[in-house]
Amino acid sequence: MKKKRSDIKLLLLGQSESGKSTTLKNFQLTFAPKAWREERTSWRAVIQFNLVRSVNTILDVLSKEMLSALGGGSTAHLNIAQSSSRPPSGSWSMDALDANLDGNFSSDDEQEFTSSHSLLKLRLAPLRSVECDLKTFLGAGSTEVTASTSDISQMVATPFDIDYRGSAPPSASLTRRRTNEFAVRSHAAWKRSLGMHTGSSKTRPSSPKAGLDLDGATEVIAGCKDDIKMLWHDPLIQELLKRRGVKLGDSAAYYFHHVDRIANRKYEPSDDDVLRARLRTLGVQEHKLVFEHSADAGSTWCIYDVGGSRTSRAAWLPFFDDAHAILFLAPINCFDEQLAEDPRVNRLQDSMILWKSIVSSKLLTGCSIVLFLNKYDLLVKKLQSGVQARDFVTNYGDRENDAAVFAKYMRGKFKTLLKDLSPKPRPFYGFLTSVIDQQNTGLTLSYLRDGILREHLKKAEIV
Ligand SMILES: Nc1nc2c(ncn2[C@@H]2O[C@H](COP(=O)(O)OP(=O)(O)OP(=O)(O)O)[C@@H](O)[C@H]2O)c(=O)[nH]1
Ligand SMILES: [Mg+2]
Repeated sequence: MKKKRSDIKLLLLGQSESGKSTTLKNFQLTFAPKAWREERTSWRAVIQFNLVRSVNTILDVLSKEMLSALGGGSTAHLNIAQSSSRPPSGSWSMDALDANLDGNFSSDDEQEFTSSHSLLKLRLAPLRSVECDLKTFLGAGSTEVTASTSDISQMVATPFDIDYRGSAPPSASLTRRRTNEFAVRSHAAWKRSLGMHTGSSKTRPSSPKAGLDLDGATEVIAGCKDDIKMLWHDPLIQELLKRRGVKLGDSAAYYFHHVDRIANRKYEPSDDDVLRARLRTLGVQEHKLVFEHSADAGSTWCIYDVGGSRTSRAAWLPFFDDAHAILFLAPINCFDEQLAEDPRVNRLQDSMILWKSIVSSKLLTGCSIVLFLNKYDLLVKKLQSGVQARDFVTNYGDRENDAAVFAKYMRGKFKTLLKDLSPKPRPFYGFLTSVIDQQNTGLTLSYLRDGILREHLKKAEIV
């Protein structure tokens, strides 16, 4: 039994920003708290990067707005939409705004920005080079995928597709994807350069980035603390962000709220800070989770965390053969958003396409599948802000615009797909989650671990 318990292979699947890496962090926090504590400090640079990047995104929007108010911008520069509609997608809105929206400012859009805003911009200017330095330090995972940077020949809607709308030569693109994306760890390099262990058995040697002064970055950020607060709390700026439909990362508001603690020379990340940190996963990353609690002490699970964008999905396939369980994350709040890598595709619809392909796969017949309808906290906020689900989900009809009702409706949809499409009957395990909530997620994961173990032992005819 002990041997069987140590054999579990779990895949975390779902689109980009669905919360896979955050769920992995919860596994570590819940079952390997000692190792988690040892790693926590290494997330500081990521958190600082997330904060600084949000500040710079706001400064970009402000600059464009001020330039327009002066009448000094060309059409080419001022391609921000006039409407208050959301940008097509992606957490980092300037990319989306630049890439996807056009239109000029009208005089109605002009704001009463004053010299104090110009001064604020000047005082925060050093954060530009801090962002560049942190980006260099953290590597490619710090760059979000956008439609303009995505290579269409690498895109697939599901791991079983061989090309994207007929545009790629299948065999060549598949080979390339496998060689580029197989088991690469996005943050191994920066963790190692900070002397942290990575918990992975498939890391590549790499040299720490020379010449990067992380203490210098911390110093600059600490010096900008009051100005960051001023920027975030300025009502004109808040109104501008809303009017332009600027979407910062899911954790931006949280980090701004805690800026006194974060923009500090002695900053040490808390568990919640780390759960909120965003660093895109590249390829497929293998993590060995060694359980520390007495009942399971020493047993090991292999957890595979994958990059979720359509450019990464073909790399999942080689890991399906011997997987025991799949934890599929579908963010439930994104019914009105589009994929960053392909703004033609609705994010909720994309999750359903992926889900269908996973539950109907013959290759995965023997695999337990668990669904997390995630980001429930953000769904609550979105519906409370007045966004109408029925405007985006055509069959939602006259149901109440309420998070619990919407979640129940979506849960039913996913369940029906599993029941209808599974090659053999299999039970449906669906949970409503907000994986930034460590306490509740810990309870769910404990329940899940017991269930997966039981299924595994049953299949091995031990129970
Ligand atoms: N508020 C809230 N934020 C969440 C939740 N789940 C994840 N996030 C945040 O969403 C962001 C993206 O989460 P990740 O875990 O990096 O997403 P991922 O699925 O690993 O994305 P890729 O690596 O690009 O495939 C992070 O900043 C998380 O903190 C949630 O339930 N609620
Ligand atoms: Mg990830």
